[in-house]
Amino acid sequence: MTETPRGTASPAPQTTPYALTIASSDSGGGAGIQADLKTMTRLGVYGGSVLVSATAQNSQGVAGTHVLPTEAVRAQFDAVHRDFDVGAVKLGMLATAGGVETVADCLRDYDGPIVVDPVMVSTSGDRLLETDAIDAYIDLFAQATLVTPNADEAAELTGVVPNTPENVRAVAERFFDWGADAVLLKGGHVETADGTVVDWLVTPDETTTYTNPRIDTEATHGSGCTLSSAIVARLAHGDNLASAVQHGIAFTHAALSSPADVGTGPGSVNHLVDLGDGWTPPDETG
Ligand SMILES: Nc1ncnc2c1ncn2[C@@H]1O[C@H](COP(=O)(O)OP(=O)(O)O)[C@@H](O)[C@H]1O
Ligand SMILES: Cc1ncc(COP(=O)(O)O)c(N)n1
Repeated sequence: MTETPRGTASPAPQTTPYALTIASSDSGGGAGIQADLKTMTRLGVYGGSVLVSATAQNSQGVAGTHVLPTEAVRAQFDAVHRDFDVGAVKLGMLATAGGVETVADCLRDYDGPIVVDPVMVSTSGDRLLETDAIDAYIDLFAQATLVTPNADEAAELTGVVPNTPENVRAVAERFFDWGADAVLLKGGHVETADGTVVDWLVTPDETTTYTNPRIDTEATHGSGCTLSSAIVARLAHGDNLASAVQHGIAFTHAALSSPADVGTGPGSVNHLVDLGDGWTPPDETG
């Protein structure tokens, strides 16, 4: 069924910040579009979504992935783009080369910030991006304001595990060569001698290090989705990139510190975490 949704130019400028996630559904609710929308809501942003695929997933793993036709992805994007003033876009699990190429094409004329979370493998070890989609993904980085790989994704893309100041910049340079404006190399999977977890925001001009105590938890499902959508929420509020990343890490850290008690598997970050009155994120430490 094809439909043309109604939607004309707004009579007045939109005042509620609006962000869009283009990603896949995690039926269990810990990661994917569900984590993105919960995070955006929690951070005071009206979130829209373009669904690329639906995973049958719970706290123990991914049982299957059902990919939407590319026309369905394009129709969702067109419906949103025609009507809403989209302040920032997050890309999550795009599943296939066709999904990546369609999304890249949809965003060709979008001139707001685009944060790409290059989701490839779930915390549970299940493949979320077909291996023949890597080249299309690398082409997509040319449209990215920020790419947020974890250490495994960075290693799969560049052949190097980013874990020292020197190799972090070398890995980031590969992303700059591919056309990305900035890279956030996430350190959740990297052991450190002092028990901290370190994320690195690298731009062509500078490297900012964010160091936090490592939380002793297995319930990390959804942490990467939460971080990238929190960054996008803050960008939709008008933050600059460094401020958005600082807020995003602080919210993710809070959500990790009090995991959701749901499901029979290792568990997920908790988007319902009590942030306390007047919550403000801690200062960056690096
Ligand atoms: N055990 C932990 N303690 C504190 N922060 C963590 C922990 N695990 C992950 N993080 C944070 O969660 C975010 C996502 O990191 P990571 O787990 O590397 O990505 P992904 O979820 O994509 O695999 C980062 O900000 C990272 O520092
Ligand atoms: C639909 C979807 N998107 C993203 C992830 C990655 O999240 P995680 O690495 O925490 O499993 C996931 N498991 N499912």
